Amino acid sequence: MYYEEQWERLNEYQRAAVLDESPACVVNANVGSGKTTVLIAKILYLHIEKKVPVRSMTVLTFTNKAAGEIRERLLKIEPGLTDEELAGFGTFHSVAMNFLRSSLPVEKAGRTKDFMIIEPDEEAELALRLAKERKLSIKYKNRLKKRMEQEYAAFSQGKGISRYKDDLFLLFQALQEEKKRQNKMSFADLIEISTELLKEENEKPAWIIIDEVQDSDRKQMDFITALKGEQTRLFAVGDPNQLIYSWRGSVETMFYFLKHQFGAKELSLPVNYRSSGTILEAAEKFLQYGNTVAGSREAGSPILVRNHYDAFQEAVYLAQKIRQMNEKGMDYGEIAVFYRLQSQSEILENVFEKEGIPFTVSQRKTLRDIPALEWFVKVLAYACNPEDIYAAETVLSHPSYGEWAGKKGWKSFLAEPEEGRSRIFDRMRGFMQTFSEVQVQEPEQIYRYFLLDDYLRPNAASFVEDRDMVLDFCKRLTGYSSENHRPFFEGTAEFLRSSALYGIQILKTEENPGRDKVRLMTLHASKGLEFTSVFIIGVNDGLLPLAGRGFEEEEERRLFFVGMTRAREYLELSYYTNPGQPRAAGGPGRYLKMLPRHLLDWEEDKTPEEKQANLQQLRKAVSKEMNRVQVEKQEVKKVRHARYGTGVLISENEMTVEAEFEGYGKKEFLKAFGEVEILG
Ligand SMILES: Nc1ncnc2c1ncn2[C@@H]1O[C@H](COP(=O)(O)OP(=O)(O)OP(=O)(O)O)[C@@H](O)[C@H]1O
Repeated sequence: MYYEEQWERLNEYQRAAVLDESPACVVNANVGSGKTTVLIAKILYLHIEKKVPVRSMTVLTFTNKAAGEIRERLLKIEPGLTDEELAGFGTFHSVAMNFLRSSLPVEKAGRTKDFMIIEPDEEAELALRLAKERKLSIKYKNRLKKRMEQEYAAFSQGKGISRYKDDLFLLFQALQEEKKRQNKMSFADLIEISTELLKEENEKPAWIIIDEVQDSDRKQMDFITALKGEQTRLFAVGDPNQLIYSWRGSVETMFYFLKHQFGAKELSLPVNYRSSGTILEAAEKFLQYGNTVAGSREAGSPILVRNHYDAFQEAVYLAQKIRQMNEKGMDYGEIAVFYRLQSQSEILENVFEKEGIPFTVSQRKTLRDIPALEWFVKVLAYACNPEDIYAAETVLSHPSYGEWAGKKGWKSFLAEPEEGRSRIFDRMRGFMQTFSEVQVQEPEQIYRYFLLDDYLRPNAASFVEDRDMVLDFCKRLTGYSSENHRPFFEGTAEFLRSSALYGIQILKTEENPGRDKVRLMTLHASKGLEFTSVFIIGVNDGLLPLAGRGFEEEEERRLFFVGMTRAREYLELSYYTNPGQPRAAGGPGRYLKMLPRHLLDWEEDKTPEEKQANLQQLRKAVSKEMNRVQVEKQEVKKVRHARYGTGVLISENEMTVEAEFEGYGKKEFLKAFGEVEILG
């Protein structure tokens, strides 16, 4: 048994946490001290030893991946466990959704059990349409999504008027009615509605177990409060030093809250088992709670700090170095490169590909990045839910794929649809009847059913790519339905619901991560992982830590801490002379200067002449490469802004978009405000 095998290995603190049965307990754990190890051992201990049924445990994790791992371990021991028994295992959102779909009386919230999820962008779009239709006066429409996020709390607490004294609160009301009418819930609704309904529920779980509790927010704590019965035991683990999502609204005082609200006992996991003594000693400089992390390992090798002229030179160096490491016996999968911004991966990808270094990029591409797929998902959304009239509008009026693109008439058509006027509309209408009883084996059947060869612009240059994307998506749908033994109609509706929640992983590289491939990822994505060797690149002021509106120094430091502590044996940090990023300064960043010198092997420019000679050649290669990338970018990407009109995308990263508009010049926008739309 897993926990029995592990038991011998656990230290006294870990054992105490596994065995603890106090009504509420919060484990304040150091990085790499075995949180995941303890959590899994505890769940198995409770189930096997204490005979706690799986269905009466609610296990809340921060990512679906973590929940997946726990489920997998349980299924190994008990392959017969059903999805229903495991409904309480997952992220807050997915568990709330499972409860709403299975046991909670959603009718009280004006929905039926087969409600759909509305994503934040889609919700903001719907709000804009409603504001227009109902002639509501809304200020700062171009950042409506942000305003809705900021002011919703005041509205739901019953405040009378919005911050800018406009009709925003009327819009909230209209939006709620419309979501009810369309049988949809937003992510926030999932938590809020289930919290309300859980208060009335008599059946309470025996245990609530929460992972990464430092990243939970207040609403999630309300959910826990509603879920917990008098007899329910609560067990939470977290590390305040790894709080990296406070911009999503995590409350720094989560530990205090748990102790105060539930009288939680506090335990600790002090010993780090992951990293070498040197890495831990360096990481300690970035601790914000406590002063030290006790280690269990030897000092190991020093941390290498390396200067590179720029990102291109570094990519060439990394390809060579990583190849050498591999030749000496290290699997590529044991090596990771972390960066602050997604855009930094591009040059690495280019060079690694040329140099034949196998790699995988952890990147979330959303449907919005692939217009053909985004449109097709709307086709399916309306086919599965005829109340979703806005999906039908998009299908018909989409500028690239809609048969009414740029023409009038679709509104009156939708008000009184006539059969025979729109072939795709008829197919969407007939979808339920055609597929409600049958399973579909061939993805092409779905492709043909919706006549997609006609609709995906067969003469466009992107046709083959669009067709392959859509066919691939159809394949996932047919696969999903048959794996879950559902008729195709039901399976598709369910797939759309869950993919709204989990995001559709579009990149094929995601399917097989890490199997002997170097992992390239942002520091945010590195959380919870560990590697033998880690490279953190671009430790330049302005890049790491990132400068700009909305970035908190403390959070940046915690992020750097998370990155460093992923490494077991080897850590290398780099900075650029020429970072080539807006607002980033050349030369070593202040985070490097905070590290104790005796732990570092600092490689300054030791061979200037030789380097200068190399640099000439490299310079040429760099500018050629950069120009190519720049040209490609400009060719493919345009942006739209409500005031400045259509412009050209100059650069884009996780947080900001820079674009140039005729007559207005260069402008920079924070993505969070949703002011600019990037067109395909
Ligand atoms: N008692 C132990 N003895 C030896 N190794 C251990 C022990 N407990 C945990 N480990 C190992 O230490 C590493 C870190 O453990 P784990 O991933 O569970 O930590 P964590 O606290 O979840 O990490 P993080 O803070 O990064 O999320 C893993 O490689 C794990 O196998």
